[in-house]
Amino acid sequence: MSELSTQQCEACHVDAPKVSEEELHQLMSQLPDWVPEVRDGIMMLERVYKFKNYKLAWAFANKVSELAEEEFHHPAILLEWGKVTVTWWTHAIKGLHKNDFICAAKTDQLL
Ligand SMILES: C[C@H](O)[C@H](O)[C@H]1CNC2=NC(N)=NC(=O)C2=N1
Repeated sequence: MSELSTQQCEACHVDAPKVSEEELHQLMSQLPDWVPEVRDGIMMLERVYKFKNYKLAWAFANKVSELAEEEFHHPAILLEWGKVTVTWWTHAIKGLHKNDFICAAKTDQLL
């Protein structure tokens, strides 16, 4: 299977399939710096990126926003001094879709 970061997101709809338990483990193995989190019953992918100051964190957050628009798939982004927390999940299915893993891999490429 090709690298996650080279794949394209597909249009997401309400009956798109969530990743299975087996797919989750296989995909997580390709994203060692990301962790699955469950919030309000919704499984998400999350990573905290550290930076030397606010300006560098802000610039990275902007790049993530641009990626989101390119893929038309949007994460939660928490911008703090020296830190950016990026959380991916698929709103339409209230869970994780393959798109979220592709976007997480693409997020790592922005560093
Ligand atoms: C209206 C709906 O939000 C849009 O179709 C897109 C935009 N970006 C999105 N981003 C994410 N993470 N999940 C979605 O389901 C999603 N849907």
